[in-house]
Amino acid sequence: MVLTNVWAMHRDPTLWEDPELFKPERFEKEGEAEKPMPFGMGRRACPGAVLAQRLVSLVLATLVQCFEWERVGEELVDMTEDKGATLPKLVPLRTMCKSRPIVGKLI
Ligand code: HEM
Repeated sequence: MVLTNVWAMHRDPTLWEDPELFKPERFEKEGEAEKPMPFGMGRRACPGAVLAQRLVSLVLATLVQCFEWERVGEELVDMTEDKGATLPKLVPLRTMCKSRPIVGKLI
């Protein structure tokens, strides 16, 4: 069995500028969006990748469209990672959300 260290590849400073920083705009550059491998590669790559990408976009867009989000305190969200295969946050995210008026028209 061959295991690749995708965690390290996604943080390789020879491949990424400021690899530790959250910079989603990096993927606006041509070719950058093809570099990450969240679903593996080859014959055993995730068969649910297309469904997952559609769902993640849909769920995230729905949460932004339907709710107003605020931090509980003044401090910025702590993005430090805990250990584990699914990259959990070390400090759980606590937020307040309020449904937007549009939600009343949908339900
Ligand atoms: C954001 C969501 C998801 C992520 C990040 C993800 C990621 C992965 C990764 C990294 C693998 C291992 C690939 C490898 O061995 O190289 C995998 C395998 C697999 N995934 Fe996903 N996956 C996601 C969602 C889904 C969904 C929605 C389904 C099904 C509807 C699914 C079904 C599977 C199956 C069946 C395998 C095993 C494939 C095999 O071993 O041949 N995954 N996934």
